[in-house]
Amino acid sequence: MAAIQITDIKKKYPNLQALDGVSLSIEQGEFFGLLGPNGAGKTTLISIIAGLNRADSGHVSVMGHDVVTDYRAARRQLGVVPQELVFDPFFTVRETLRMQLGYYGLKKNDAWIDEIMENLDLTNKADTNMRALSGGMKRRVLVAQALVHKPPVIVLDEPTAGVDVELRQTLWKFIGRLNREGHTIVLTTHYLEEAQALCSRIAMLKAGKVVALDTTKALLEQVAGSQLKLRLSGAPLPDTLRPLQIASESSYISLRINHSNEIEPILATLRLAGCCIDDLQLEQADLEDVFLQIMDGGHK
Ligand SMILES: Nc1ncnc2c1ncn2[C@@H]1O[C@H](COP(=O)(O)OP(=O)(O)OP(=O)(O)O)[C@@H](O)[C@H]1O
Repeated sequence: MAAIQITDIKKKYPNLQALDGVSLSIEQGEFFGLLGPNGAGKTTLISIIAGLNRADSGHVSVMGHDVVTDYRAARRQLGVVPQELVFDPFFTVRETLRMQLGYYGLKKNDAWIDEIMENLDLTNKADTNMRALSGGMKRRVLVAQALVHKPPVIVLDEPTAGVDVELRQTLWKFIGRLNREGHTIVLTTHYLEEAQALCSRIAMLKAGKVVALDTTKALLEQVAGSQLKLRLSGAPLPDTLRPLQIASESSYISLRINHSNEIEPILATLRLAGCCIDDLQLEQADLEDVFLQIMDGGHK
């Protein structure tokens, strides 16, 4: 059974086809990335998964429960950290978390609430009113709220947008632990470095369609090679190497290489031409290169 099964979802807003036939199967225990530019449809898809928005057609199930016909059971399996900071300002952090448990009809579990607060560095804010928290602290509470009923599937919609380095690290450490313990994690983020480091598999959405779906490793392999950046003196870049040149920025020349065994012949050619290498850097292609290639590509 998939953690989240999405089958041919379509959603149209008055003037826009926000989702245009999205199908995805997210397996249990995966750390899955849902990426795409602004307006690609990520939040719309998440709100359909969470039962907050209705698709025009298609089906979504969470741990085997249809999000429409079996809404309550599906919702119990899911913890969603929304993008927007929405709270009741009159409750403290602890009260907010206790109420969330009540919402799922679950008994008070202060030990688990304490553990979540501890892991998100919220312990000393437990009795502070929500309205008195900073934006970053409110975001921690949103994460805590999503976890309070111990859902097997956790969906985070841009959880690190505008938060400081410390919270990112705290958050990823905790989410990483939950993933190792078997929770399925689905993440949307515009920080591609984060997605590359954390996600084992990635789907890219563009204009409501899935335009890439593969393991992070396979996506990285599909982008052509790496860049060899050189700062030269003594002689200009020999003509035979010019076809490899992709850019020069200030004093550096960048050459595209597909395999590390191409480096030595390049260095030999430079030596023969009388070039001195003042500096040399090798930059691996990263998820940002893949993302830009796919988004600029012929997908409509
Ligand atoms: N309630 C709505 N009514 C009309 N259009 C909407 C509504 N909600 C979203 N849209 C539009 O649907 C498209 C998809 O929006 P969505 O928020 O799902 O994208 P996203 O991929 O999450 O973007 P971002 O990265 O900016 O959060 C956008 O063009 C958005 O303007």
